[in-house]
Amino acid sequence: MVRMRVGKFDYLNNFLPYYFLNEKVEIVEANPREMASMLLSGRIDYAPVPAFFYLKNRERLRHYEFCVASEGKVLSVVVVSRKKELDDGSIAVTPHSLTSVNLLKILLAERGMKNMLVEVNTAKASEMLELCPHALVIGDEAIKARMIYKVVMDLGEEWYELTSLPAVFGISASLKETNAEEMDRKILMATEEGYRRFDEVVRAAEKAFKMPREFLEEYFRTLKFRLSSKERRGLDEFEKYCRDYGLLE
Ligand SMILES: C=C(O[C@@H]1C=C(C(=O)O)C=C[C@H]1O)C(=O)O
Repeated sequence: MVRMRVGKFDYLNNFLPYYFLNEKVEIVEANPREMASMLLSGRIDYAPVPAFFYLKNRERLRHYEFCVASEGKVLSVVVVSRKKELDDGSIAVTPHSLTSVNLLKILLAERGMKNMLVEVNTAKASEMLELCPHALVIGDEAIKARMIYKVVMDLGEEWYELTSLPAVFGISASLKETNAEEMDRKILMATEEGYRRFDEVVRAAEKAFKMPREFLEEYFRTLKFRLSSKERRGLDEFEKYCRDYGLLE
């Protein structure tokens, strides 16, 4: 049988769900934006991809239940700053993301803010903050940056304040013609195993990522990996806002 090619974000946020996945599959690591193009080109069969990318390419894709979401603060999708708060200065945006950039546009507009978003070709907070006073960062870079710079916006938290719903940043998907239900079920089962054997996973993550234990525990408890009815409503609401702001055209 041909082995399935499964994408995995090269971030801490995918560590727990894949830790106990002992399937014979080919794992391909990438950042969310790269993952999106690899899924469309057929380089991989199933992967978490940016929720915005799924919404934009709905007619070609099929989504599953494994996701990366948060209800309130997410900790790893943040605007960091050289300043004390988010003023009207420009915001450098990470090239690795599709969801958070569009979510940021919505959140700023809802606050009545008109900051210029600057697409830069580095995802490193220190370099981004040389170009603009504020920077939108995601994933492990965001986790590192939040320990050095001031966090002036957590996008999960801000979205929750606006809608009282979870923010879905990533969602698993395949091309329409592929059925990856079995794979999705296995990842969700591995995720459950990860929460049952939580200490083991945290200890392994401590070694692999050299991050403080307390943070790892908090982070893994913060993320939601299953698209339950609340997350579905969060995703639908995000789609509505994207349409209202003309982001999906
Ligand atoms: C929670 C995160 O969200 C990620 C952010 C994404 C985006 O902005 O496009 C896509 C997938 C998510 O896994 C993270 O970066 O840590």
